Amino acid sequence: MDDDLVARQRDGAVDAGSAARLDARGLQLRLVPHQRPAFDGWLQATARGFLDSERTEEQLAASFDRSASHRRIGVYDPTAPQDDVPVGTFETWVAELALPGDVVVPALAVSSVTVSPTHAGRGIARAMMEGELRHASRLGIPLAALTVSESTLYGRYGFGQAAAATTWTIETRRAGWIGPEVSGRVDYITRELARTLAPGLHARILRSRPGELAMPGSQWGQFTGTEPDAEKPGSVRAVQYANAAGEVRGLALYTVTENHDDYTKSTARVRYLLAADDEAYAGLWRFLLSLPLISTLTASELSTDEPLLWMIADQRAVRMSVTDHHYVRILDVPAVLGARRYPGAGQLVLEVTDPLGLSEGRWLLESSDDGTAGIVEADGVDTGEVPTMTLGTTELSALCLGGVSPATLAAAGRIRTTDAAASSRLFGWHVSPRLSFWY
Ligand SMILES: CC(=O)SCCNC(=O)CCNC(=O)[C@H](O)C(C)(C)COP(=O)(O)OP(=O)(O)OC[C@H]1O[C@@H](n2cnc3c(N)ncnc32)[C@H](O)[C@@H]1OP(=O)(O)O
Repeated sequence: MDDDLVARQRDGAVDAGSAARLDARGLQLRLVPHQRPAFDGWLQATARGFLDSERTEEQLAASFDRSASHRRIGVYDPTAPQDDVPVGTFETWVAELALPGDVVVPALAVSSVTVSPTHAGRGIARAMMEGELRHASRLGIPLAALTVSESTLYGRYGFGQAAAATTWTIETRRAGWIGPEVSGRVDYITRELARTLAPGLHARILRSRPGELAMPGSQWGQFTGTEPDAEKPGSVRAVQYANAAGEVRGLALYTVTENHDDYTKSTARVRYLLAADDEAYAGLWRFLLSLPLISTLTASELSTDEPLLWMIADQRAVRMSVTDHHYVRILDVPAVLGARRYPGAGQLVLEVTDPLGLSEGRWLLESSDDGTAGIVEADGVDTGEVPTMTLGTTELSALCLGGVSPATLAAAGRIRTTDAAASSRLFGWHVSPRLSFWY
C-alpha cells in the first residue's frame, strides 16, 4: 500500500462543497483530530448511532489506541447542549481490495456512518458521503466499499451489492464427511498466537478471493478476543492446521454454547476460519464438524460457492441463507476494469451513467487471451459491431467482482445489453466473490 496515499486520504481537508452545504444549515463539517477528548465525543456518538451502550473509559482508550490510521469526520451543531459530540459521524481508510485475477487495488473503506436521530432527514449523511467520495476521487482512489446496516441506504450514491454472503447452520451428526482425508494436524493454540498468525494467513488468501479487503489490524484483535476491551475473550477457542511438513496453513476461531438439558445438543459457532490452501480448508472443517457434544455448527460470511457443501454427504444437513454483504462503488472505471482480469479475449462497449457524475463515460474494453485488458474512451472510436452494455455506476459496481452476471441484471431490467451472452462471458469469474468479515 502506498503510504503517501494513505496519509493524504487520512489528513486531507474536508470537502468544501459539503462543508458549505452544511454551513448553510448552521452545521459544521470537521476533520476529527486523533486526540482525546475530540475522539471520545466522536466515538460516543458513533456507539449511540449503532445502538451500543455508552463507551467506558477502558473502551474509549482501547479504541483510541487502535485507530490512529483512520480518517474520521464529524458534523457538529454549535447550538446543541453537547456541542463537542457530533450529530454526524463517518470513518474511512484506504485498504487493498481484491479484484478477479489475483490483483488488488486501493479502495476507500467506509464505516461508522451515523446521524443522530435528533438531526435525521436533513441531508447530513448525504453531505458526508458525497464529500468523502469526492475526496477519494480527487486522490485517484479507484473505488469505495462498505458493509451495511440496511440494504437500501447506499444504491443512491452508486454502491452496488458486489459480494453476497451465506450463513450456515449444519446438523453435524447428519452431515457425514465425504471430503478429503488430509495428512496434516489440528492443534489448539493460544488466542495470542492466533492473533499473530492471522494477518499473514489473510494476506495470502486476499488476492485469491475477489471482494476480500485487507482487514484492519484492530479487527484481528476483536476476532481473537485479544483486545483489552474484548467481551468474553475466554470463550474464543483457537486451533491451527499444520500440513505434514509442519507449515501452519490455516486457523479457526470458534465459540460454544452449552445445552445444559442435553450436553450432546450443544452448539458451536465459527467465528473465523482462514485457510491458505484446500488441504487446510478441509482439515479445519473436518475438525469443526466432528467436535464432541456439538450437534449444531453455525458459520457466517461464507461465500455462495463454498467447497464445504461438496464435502458433506447429506446436503440437507445444511440450512443456508444468502444475504447482501459487500457493496462496492466504482469511482474510476478505467482503473478498475483495466486492473481486473477476464476469463479470455473479448470486447465490450460500456456506456456508464453516475448519479454523482464521478465515473460517467463511454469506454471500449478489450481483453486478451491471457485475461489482461485495456480500456479506452470510446467516443470518436469506431466500435462497429462490438456488443454494448448501458448501465449505471451502481450496476457496474455490482458486476465488477463477477458476483452477478450481466445476463441476470439485464433480465432484471437493471441494465441494457446488445449481447447478454458475450457481456456475461467477459464479466464472469470462476470463483464467487467473498468478504469474510464486517467493517
Ligand atoms: C457503512 C455504514 O456505516 S452502514 C451504517 C448506517 N448507519 C446506521 O444504520 C445507523 C442508524 N441510522 C442513521 O444513523 C441514519 O438514519 C442514516 C445515517 C442511515 C441516515 O442519515 P440522515 O442524515 O438522516 O440521511 P440523509 O438525510 O442524508 O438522507 C440521505 C438519503 O438517504 C435516505 N435515507 C435515510 N435513511 C434511510 C433509511 N433508513 N432507509 C432508506 N433510505 C434512507 C433519505 O431518504 C435520503 O434520500 P435522498 O437523498 O436520495 O432523497
